[in-house]
Amino acid sequence: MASSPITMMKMKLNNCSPPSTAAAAARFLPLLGPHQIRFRSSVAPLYNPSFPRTIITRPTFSSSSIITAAMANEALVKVIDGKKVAKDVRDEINAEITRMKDSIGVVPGLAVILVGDRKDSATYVRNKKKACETAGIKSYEVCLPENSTEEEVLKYISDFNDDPMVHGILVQLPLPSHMDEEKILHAVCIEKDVDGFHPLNIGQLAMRGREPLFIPCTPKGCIELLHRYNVEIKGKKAVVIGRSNIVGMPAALLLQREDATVSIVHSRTTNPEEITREADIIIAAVGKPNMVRGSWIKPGAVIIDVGINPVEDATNPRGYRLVGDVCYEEAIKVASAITPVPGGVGPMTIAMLLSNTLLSAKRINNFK
Ligand SMILES: NC(=O)C1=CN([C@@H]2O[C@H](COP(=O)(O)OP(=O)(O)OC[C@H]3O[C@@H](n4cnc5c(N)ncnc54)[C@H](OP(=O)(O)O)[C@@H]3O)[C@@H](O)[C@H]2O)C=CC1
Ligand SMILES: Nc1nc(=O)c2c([nH]1)NC[C@@H]1CN(c3ccc(C(=O)N[C@@H](CCC(=O)O)C(=O)O)cc3)C=[N+]21
Repeated sequence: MASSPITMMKMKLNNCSPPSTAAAAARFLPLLGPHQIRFRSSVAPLYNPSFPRTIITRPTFSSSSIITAAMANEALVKVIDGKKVAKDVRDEINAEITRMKDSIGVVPGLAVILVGDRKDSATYVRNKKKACETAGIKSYEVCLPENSTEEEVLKYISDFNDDPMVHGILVQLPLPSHMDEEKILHAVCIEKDVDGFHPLNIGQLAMRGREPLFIPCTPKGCIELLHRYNVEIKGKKAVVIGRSNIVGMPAALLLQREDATVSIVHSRTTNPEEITREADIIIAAVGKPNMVRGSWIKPGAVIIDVGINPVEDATNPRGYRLVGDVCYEEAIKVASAITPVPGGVGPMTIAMLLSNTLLSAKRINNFK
């Protein structure tokens, strides 16, 4: 059936994938413009890094070019390069691991437990293993069939809890539905909970004057990106969309710890667009492809898109491509900075897992 003009228009409006040319034009450009959020002149990043330097190249337009306001903003948007920052972080971790190995002979160890045969989980676990190898972390992997029992998983956790070579334990989520996720996450000893999912860790994250042993990797990665791109958080209005235990809720707690004023939008929020439009900083962690449209975004806002959603794409060899929760194509016309999907928060999650594993090995061995 031939598409009617209306259907075609709808298709166009909903095509929110990052257009490669726009993304390339936007990349590495300085943040200017009247609406942008102020960027800090100095930052306190986690790993004593050399900050990513922004290459300041102004776009050159011929005098005959017609530049609309939207196009001009698009050219000034900074794409937050999670892949590059994650690589910098991994290099810093690698140097620290070498220093620790050389001085006390300890190599950090990370154990990953995967239950079932979800393809996406298998991919993440493979990526984590690769990242561990390059960073100099020893990885221990257990893959159990979907029909394993809770007791089997608990037994592996207990063995890893007692193993002095293992400094971090990660149970890949989601677990099969017949398992009690809370019981299993609770079984990981808090000193090795590099995911930061243990209720005690979350409780400490929520309390003033307390410090959690580990900060959950994805929210920690989001904040690290804001720091390394000098985005001022203190005093800003932040909106987190999503309130899951592993992303939305800890992300909101972290932003609050950084002195932002935080609102949380969830599935029962009646006016999500209105609330989100107030925000200087948006963290979207929903799992709904392209949900956040351009009209939801205040001009100059900074957007961290956590969503990883596979959408069908026959032109892609995998048969699908990944898109975020934010309609990228529209957002780059309004925002001052944005993370792409892929290449934004995802690589940072893995880098922060390595960081937490190193932190754990240092703490257990009292290595400064
Ligand atoms: N980049 C990375 O490293 C990672 C990416 N992800 C991705 O992030 C996304 C979120 O993951 P996760 O937090 O685990 O997902 P969950 O499904 O656990 O949580 C989704 C949250 O979004 C809220 N929500 C659902 N629909 C709406 C809506 N229409 N409007 C507003 N809020 C809504 C839910 O609200 P309610 O609480 O009311 O149900 C819930 O709090 C996914 O795409 C996931 O793949 C996840 C982990 C790591
Ligand atoms: N215990 C536990 N801890 C987790 O941290 C955890 C989990 N379970 N279950 C699933 C989610 C999801 N998650 C991702 C990690 C990396 C990418 C990542 O590297 N993504 C790449 C793309 C990868 C691709 O192309 O498939 C990117 O965004 O550039 C994505 C998602 C961790 N999670």
